[in-house]
This record gives sequence, structure tokens and C-alpha cells, in this order.
Amino acid sequence: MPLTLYSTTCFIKNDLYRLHIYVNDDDDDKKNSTDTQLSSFTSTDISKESIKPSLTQIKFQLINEKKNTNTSKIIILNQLLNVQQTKIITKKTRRNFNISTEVLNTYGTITPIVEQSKQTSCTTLNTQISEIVVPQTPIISRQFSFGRFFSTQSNPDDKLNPTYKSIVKINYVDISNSIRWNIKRLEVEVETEDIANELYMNLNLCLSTLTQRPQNLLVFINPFGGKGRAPYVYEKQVLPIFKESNINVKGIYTERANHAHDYILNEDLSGYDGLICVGGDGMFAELCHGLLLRTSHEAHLDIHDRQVNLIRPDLKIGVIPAGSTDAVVFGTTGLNDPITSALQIIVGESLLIDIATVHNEKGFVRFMATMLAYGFFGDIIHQSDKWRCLGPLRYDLAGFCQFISNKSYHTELTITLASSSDSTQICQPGTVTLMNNTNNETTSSSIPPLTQTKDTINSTTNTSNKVLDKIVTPGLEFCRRNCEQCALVDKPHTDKVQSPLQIKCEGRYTTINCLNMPGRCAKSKFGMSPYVHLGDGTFDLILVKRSWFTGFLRFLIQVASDGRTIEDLHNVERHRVSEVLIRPMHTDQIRLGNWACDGEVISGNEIKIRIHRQVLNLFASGIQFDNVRTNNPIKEVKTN
Ligand SMILES: Nc1ncnc2c1ncn2[C@@H]1O[C@H](COP(=O)(O)OP(=O)(O)OP(=O)(O)O)[C@@H](O)[C@H]1O
Repeated sequence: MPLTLYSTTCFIKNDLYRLHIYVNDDDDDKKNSTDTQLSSFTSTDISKESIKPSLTQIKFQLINEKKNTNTSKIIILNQLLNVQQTKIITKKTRRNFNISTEVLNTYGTITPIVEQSKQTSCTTLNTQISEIVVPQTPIISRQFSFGRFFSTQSNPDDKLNPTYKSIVKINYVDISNSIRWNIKRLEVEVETEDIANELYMNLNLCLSTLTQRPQNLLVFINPFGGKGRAPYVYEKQVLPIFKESNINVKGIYTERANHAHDYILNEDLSGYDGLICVGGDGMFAELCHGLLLRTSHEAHLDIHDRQVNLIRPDLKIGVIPAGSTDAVVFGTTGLNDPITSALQIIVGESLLIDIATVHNEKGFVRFMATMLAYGFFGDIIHQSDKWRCLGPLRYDLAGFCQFISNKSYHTELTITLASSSDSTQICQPGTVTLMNNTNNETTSSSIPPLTQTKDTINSTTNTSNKVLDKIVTPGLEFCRRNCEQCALVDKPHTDKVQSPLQIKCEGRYTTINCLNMPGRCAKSKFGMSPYVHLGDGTFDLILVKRSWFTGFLRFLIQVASDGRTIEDLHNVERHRVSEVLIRPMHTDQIRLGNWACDGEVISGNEIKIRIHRQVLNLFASGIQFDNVRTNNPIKEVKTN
């Protein structure tokens, strides 16, 4: 039974409501139910102990005298941004708040409330609409009165005796459009200044229980991010919301590349709850490197050791998108909207993501947050770096040149497959050697493609069966908000511990890509690896084998239009892995490809990429799909 903490009557626009602050500890499915019956009796003050932050809600219940209806709108406490109290002089007479409790306790059909919004002119909120049996005909509480009508018309006495409206402004986060978050504003008029005080104090007391919200943030703004867009985004769109939400912000405009990185490594960060960057993926990489390296130094980790185990920093990172690609924000919130990202920071959303360490033969090179590429995409980054004077056009030009040259590179890969629950196919017959990691015994085997039937798979050897079971388990689920697959790996495994399984591949590849995030961006709706998970301790390895122009062109077109089906192409393999060693087979520099990690050129005769599960905590929600089914059609297995 919901426990009402506080209740009062109020007007929103010209409609009378009963406002309840209450704790709803009913079952999950009833948490947002608009028809929960609440008692209107409460004391004037709420005790802090009675507030359960995750279960506390604010409900506005309309008493509509004409339609015999009753509208409810619920704001969850964590959606509340701030509360303000004002007094407005009005010429109109005061509202008639004398409503009988009988009226206030009647229930009828639930319809939406109309609210004010600064973003759009007037918005109708989505509320659940349901039919409820009306216990009795409601008593009309505010009878139409000619006297009251005329008294609201202009009256010379108004100037001498102004009346006041006691207003409480409630600003909250609207998440009805699950991906794009917005701010909604409600003006609530109450009967007296005392009630306004009471409501203001009680709502602020509720707000003070939300301990996951950051109070002090350090923000780095790249003045050149997104072609100079970042300062505007920060000053005009984001800073006002931070201030409105009573967050203390220290802003630093970066003066050079690596300014943020060096600041995080060397300065005192003890007063902050989070680090924010306003810029693109390059700025995120600076914050990520600064924070992870600082934590590693503090813990005396040897970062050059390939087997190093990273430690998760205490501070969280937030990204306000203002870059040219914004792959990190696309991957973690679903869109690159600065307001959505700012609101997710304010309410203290949390998303634990995997980060990979990248080592070459000499030691630590970089952390990988989004993508590492060898071959085609590395060559583009390498080439475009030399053509900086051409601006963003350089990427298209470099891409075209690389495509025409159609280079491929002889490479050997040692791949450590992810555990059975999340491995995805795919190896082509004849290219793979299986290695048992525990005794270093190697077995040559042909691994059939995903399209092969289970019967065929069962006819292979015992060792191969274990491998194949791992490889053919499809992982075709999008990573989304409160992702079950990412949460699953947190639980201790009850079944027998399986040793990591390695395979070796060798061949000529046009491009080898490791993706830790899907790679969604304006040019690729689903990204190159739509089903990769952000926090399950794995990443996707995508191998594109040497082919004719048309074969590679088909791959590029598929990535741009719908990356979900790239492995249907004959020249593409996808593996879900936890570790990979990429070793180019040529010593001749001219016949070697280039490496790029998160958009930066790196070097090495061999590169080892190793994932570290959930080592970075972001202020982000993950992608909340409206309808997971429409976004995630079950892929039909083709038999050709
Ligand atoms: N004041 C500065 N002067 C020069 N370079 C800077 C400065 N501040 C940051 N940088 C560097 O600029 C690089 C690119 O910045 P950022 O990622 O913000 O924008 P972008 O390149 O437009 O976006 P994206 O990376 O999403 O394509 C970063 O790697 C960062 O190190």
C-alpha cells in the first residue's frame, strides 16, 4: 500500500489538482501506475527517514468537474530537477481552494495533463489512460459564478489592492521519448504562501536524498571540437541546466591537445564527483586515458605488462557531444544530443563500460574505447593526417584513394574467444587452427560457418564440438539500458570453469577491425558491429578478407546501410573475443598496413588488444529502445 508523505491541493493553469508526494513500494509493474489510490491526509512536514529515493513519486491528480474525469500524472523523484518558489502579483482574484475532500477522493477516467514546456510551446504528456469505475458522481467543486467571472475582469481597485499568487515551479526530466530526454516545467499555484513554503521545503528534502547525483563537476571544453561548436554547446545549452540543477561546475577551456589528459594526471581531483568533456571522441579519449592512467599509477600497476588488470576509477566520466563523429555518445545514449547527455549527468545515470588495453612489442600503447583498425581504416587515418589542410574532406579523399589501391595485408591472428554465452560465429573452413590454452596443444580443424546445420556440427570431433558450441551461439541482441547480458557476467559462474579458447587465423586481409562499441554515427545507422555489448567483457573482431573491389565495396555499403548482416558476405568474418594478437607477416615497411586506435595513428610490429570488463563508469543510460523487437529483428539464417 503506497504511503502518502504529503498532500495538498493546487492549481495548474486553471485546473484543480491534488498533489501527493508518496512512497510506492508496490510491485514493479505498479510503480508508475496512475490509478494508485492515495490518502490525502498527511502532516505538513516529511521526515527524511520516510523518503525512499527510488520509490518516491509525485502525483498530480486532476479533479475535473465537467467531464467526470480524473487525470493523473506521476513524476518519479529521480526525474525531478529542481523546485523554485515565487510570488506573482495578479489582478485576478484568488483561486477558490475550498474543495470538499469527498470530491478529491473520487476517481474517474484518467486523461493527460497539458503542461508548459520551454522546449516546445505546449505539450500533452503521455499518461496511461484507463477506465475506472466511478464510485459516485463527483460534486462540482467550482461552480460557475457570474460574480467571480466579473470580479476577474479589470477593476480599478486591483491597482490599489494587488493580490498574490503563491507559485511553486517544478522542473523535471521528461523521458517519455525514451531516447531523447527533455526538460518539462510545471507551475503549481497553491492557496497560501505557507503551503508554498511547505511544498517547496518538502520537495527539496526529497531531492536531498538523491545521493547518486553529482554536485561538483570538472568540465573540459575543447574550443575547436566539432568545428568550434563546443563552446556554444557548453555555454548556451548545458551550463544553464547544470546551474539550474544546483551543480557546481569548474570549466576549463583546453589550450592544446592533451591539456585535459595532463590536468587529470597531475592535479588534485578530490573535490569532484565527475569529469565531463564537451567535444568529440578525441576529448573522451583524453579523459579516459588521464583517469585510467592516474588510477593505475596510484595502484602501482605496471601498465606495460600485457597481463595487467586495470582498476576502475572512483570518478565517473560524462560526455557532452560536440564533436564531428561522437561515436562514444551514439553508442552509450543512442543519439548525440547535448541536452540528453547533460540530463543523464545531472540525474547521475550510470553505465559501466569495457575498455581494452593496446600493447605493442615494446609495451603499453593506448586504451581502446571504440575501435582499433589495421589496414584499410588505419591507412585512411594515416593518410588523412598528412592532408590536414584539406579539412574534413581529407577523410573522403583518403578513403577514395585507399579504396582504389585495394591493398591487403598478410597477417596472423591469435584470437581468444569469449565464453560460450556470448560468442558469435564465424570462421570459414580451412583458415583456422584451434588451440587449447591450458596445455598449448593445437588441433587443426575446419570450423563451419554459422549457416551450417546443427547435425553437421555434431558430427565433428569432441574437442571441436566444445569449440563449435561456443562459436555458433548467436549473440544477436542489442546492448541496451539495464542490459541483461552485461549484468549476467557479474554473477559468479556456477557451472564448471572453462579455460579460454584460442584460435589462430592467417591470411590476407583488407582490413582487421576490433570494435568495443557498435560504431553508430551519422554515416552508419547501426554501426559496423551493432550487437557488440558495452559491458560484457568482450569485443567484436571483424576480418575482411582480400577480395575484388566489388566484394569490399559491398562490405562498405553494408556497414553504412545495415551493419547487422555484414557476416552474410563471403569475405567477412566476425568473432566475439576477449583478446587478440595481430601480427603482420611482412617485415618490409612498404607492404605493412597502418594502425589506428580511436582515430589516432599508432605503431607496432604486433599489437595485442585485451579487454577489461566494466572498468570505466560513465554518466549515461545506455540505449533505451522503444521497441526492442523492431530494432532487433531475429536474423533469419540463410542456407545459401
Ligand atoms: N585547445 C586545443 N587545441 C588543439 N587541439 C585540441 C585542443 N583541445 C583538445 N584538442 C585535441 O583535439 C582533438 C579532437 O577533438 P574532439 O574530439 O573534441 O573533436 P572532433 O575531432 O571534432 O570530434 P570527433 O573526435 O568526434 O571526430 C582531441 O584529440 C584533443 O586532444
